Amino acid sequence: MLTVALPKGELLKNSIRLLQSVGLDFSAFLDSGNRQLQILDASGQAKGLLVRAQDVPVYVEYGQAQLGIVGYDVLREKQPQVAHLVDLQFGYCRMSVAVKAASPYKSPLDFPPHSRIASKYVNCAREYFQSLDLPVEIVPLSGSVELGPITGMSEAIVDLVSTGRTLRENGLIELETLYHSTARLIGHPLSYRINTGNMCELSAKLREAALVGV
Ligand SMILES: Nc1ncnc2c1ncn2[C@@H]1O[C@H](COP(=O)(O)OP(=O)(O)OP(=O)(O)O)[C@@H](O)[C@H]1O
Ligand SMILES: O=P(O)(O)OC[C@H]1O[C@H](OP(=O)(O)OP(=O)(O)O)[C@H](O)[C@@H]1O
Repeated sequence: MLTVALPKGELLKNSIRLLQSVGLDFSAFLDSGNRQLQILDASGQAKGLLVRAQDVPVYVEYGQAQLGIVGYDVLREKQPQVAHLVDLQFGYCRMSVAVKAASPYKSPLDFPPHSRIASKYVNCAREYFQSLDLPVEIVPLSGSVELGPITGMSEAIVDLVSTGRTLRENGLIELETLYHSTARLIGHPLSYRINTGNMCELSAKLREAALVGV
């Protein structure tokens, strides 16, 4: 049976809506009283796993799920060995460098060497500053990274921005965008080659549904 890893949080509703449009109903994951982490879809064709967004590629890489939905940002950060199948066209956000609005910096190139940069995305941050040939200290955090510059722990952050509200409400501004991100359908490469649970057809249907929009 086909297993799909679904991300808790920001991408869950649209992921469920998109899967529903191709006949897989995992809406029970949205029930407020639900604590089950593994369910069968309403038609009994497929199994859904409810996992943390960052863990979706882990289940797909190890083959416990043949398909998964995850942000491109997570794929950039973790570089898992999975097939990138479809850009699902939702979950738009961007990875940006931000500083306090009152800071003197107009560009990351203005940062003094060995500045501290707080981020949940340490690999993306490191790669970006290496591309500028600017030595910095990356400070790993797990969330609320905007507090880095506010408290004075770091000069800047590298973090996701969507509406920009979190930056605005914390007195920060974006200096530079590293890349844009959307939700992606990923697959276990070997399962895709042998078409486990008709995943190739499902992937094609999801590509069409994503173009129409959720
Ligand atoms: N504000 C946002 N607007 C739109 N998409 C977002 C936003 N924040 C994150 N995303 C996208 O949704 C994905 C999941 O984000 P979410 O905030 O639900 O989980 P997380 O913070 O990575 O995980 P966790 O809460 O388990 O640490 C991100 O990887 C990104 O692709
Ligand atoms: O531009 P906005 O629409 O305000 O969205 C951006 C915020 O959303 C994400 O945080 P999340 O809610 O995942 O919390 P976190 O700080 O725990 O990562 C991201 O890390 C920003 O803080």
